[in-house]
Formats: sequence, structure tokens, C-alpha cells
Amino acid sequence: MRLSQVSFRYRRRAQDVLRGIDARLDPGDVIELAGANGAGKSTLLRLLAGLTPPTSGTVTGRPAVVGFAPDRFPAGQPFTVAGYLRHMSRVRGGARWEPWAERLNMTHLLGVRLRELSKGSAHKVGLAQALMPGPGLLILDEPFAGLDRDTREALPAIVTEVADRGGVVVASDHQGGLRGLAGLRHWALQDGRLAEVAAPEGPGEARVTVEVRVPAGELPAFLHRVRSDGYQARPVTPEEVG
Ligand SMILES: Nc1ncnc2c1ncn2[C@@H]1O[C@H](COP(=O)(O)OP(=O)(O)OP(=O)(O)O)[C@@H](O)[C@H]1O
Repeated sequence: MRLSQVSFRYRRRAQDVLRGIDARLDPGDVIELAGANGAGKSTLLRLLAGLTPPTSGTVTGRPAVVGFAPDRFPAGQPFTVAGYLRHMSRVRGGARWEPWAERLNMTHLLGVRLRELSKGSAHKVGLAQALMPGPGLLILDEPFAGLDRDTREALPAIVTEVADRGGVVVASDHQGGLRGLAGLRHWALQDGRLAEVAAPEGPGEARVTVEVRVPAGELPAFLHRVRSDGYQARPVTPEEVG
């Protein structure tokens, strides 16, 4: 997927919120989008998802199935959680929603009306409907905001699964919840411009590299486990080990 000279403004005479953005997203990419409040992150995410067309420039090669989890799930609809997820499943051609209710720790909410949900619970419903169709492009706007610990800890592995299937994931995230995923790309928005940046490191967070030997057959499960725990891990070739 490619963005070429993408600009966006909300009103004809208003300033550009996004300016001349060029970017390329490849299958399996996971991208963390950073920027100050009001920098344009949500705007760019909606544009990537195809919900908003650019004012100028082009977006090409968007995967056919897009999942979008907004920062504020619009919960003012007259459905229960199960009713809404069933409805979305029909819209998405019969996609299974039940596993997502389990993985996002929301089975106890299925009978609750959307408008009676807490903020974090509503957020989970937003995540479930985005994940349900097995998206080729998954857009997450502040996915960790308001989530309980178990669900927060489950999310990096879920994102990794989407990427491992060849999906692209872009997430705005003030909390650094995806840090530690192998190969995580970092985008920063400032003054309407997008830059690819090196991984930000917090103070006192020097990193060390350790060597771990595991039986070859256990490698996928091992990588999955340590990445889920928030560590960067990648297999190395015998030549690299020396
Ligand atoms: N519907 C709208 N109409 C007009 N201006 C808007 C609209 N939505 C956002 N803006 C403006 O566009 C700019 C970017 O907003 P956006 O919500 O994309 O930023 P953000 O980086 O996601 O911010 P935050 O971190 O606070 O969520 C802001 O100046 C905002 O006021």
C-alpha cells in the first residue's frame, strides 16, 4: 500500500492537517504512529482506513479487508454487545465474533446494551468488530487506552498474528504498548509531515541482547511467547552467531 503526496484539510480555507505525505506499507508491517495531541494521528488513520478521502494525493494498494478500531467507539446504538457483534458479523460475510469476545475478555458483557458500557468495555467492542473479519489492514486508534491489564497484555500477540498472516497494522499509541514487537516501525507526525523514525527509547531503558538456544521445532512458539511478553526477538543465522 502506498501514500503519494497525501494532504488533508477539514475545510476549504483551513490549514492542511496533513501535508505531502509519502509512505509505503508492506505486508507484515506493524507501525506505531506517534505525535502530539492534535498532530493529525486520527486524521491520518481514518485516511489510511479509507474512511476519509485525501484532499490531494493518492492512496493505492489498500488491502480489501480493513478493520478500524476508533479511539472512541460510538456506543449510542440500541444493540446489546452480542446483538451488535452478530450484526457486524453479517455485514462482514459471517465472520466469527465469538473467539474475539473470549480473547478480549468480554463474554460477561454480551447481554449489556452498548450505551450502558463503560468506556474501556466499549473500546473492546470496537476492537472486536475491527478484528472480526481477519483484516488485511488493521487500523487501531489508541488501542490500549482504558483497557484492563489482561486485555492490554493480550493485544501485542493479537497484532503479531495479524502481521504474521501478511496483514498491515497501524496503531497510534501514546502508551508504547507495542514496543518490543520485532521489526516495529515508528512513524512520527509533526507539523502535518510524516517521518519514519528510529525506535524511541525512554530514559534509563538501555537494551541488552541475550543469546538463547531453543530446539528448532519450538522456535515459533518461543518467539510468540517472548514477543507477547513485550520483548524484541528474532532468529539469527549460524553465521551471525559466529
Ligand atoms: N472534524 C473535524 N473538523 C475540523 N477539524 C478537525 C476535525 N477533526 C480534527 N480536527 C483538527 O485536526 C487536527 C488533527 O486532529 P486529530 O484528531 O487528527 O489529531 P490527533 O493527533 O489524533 O490528536 P489526539 O492525540 O489528541 O487524539 C486538530 O487540529 C483538530 O482540531
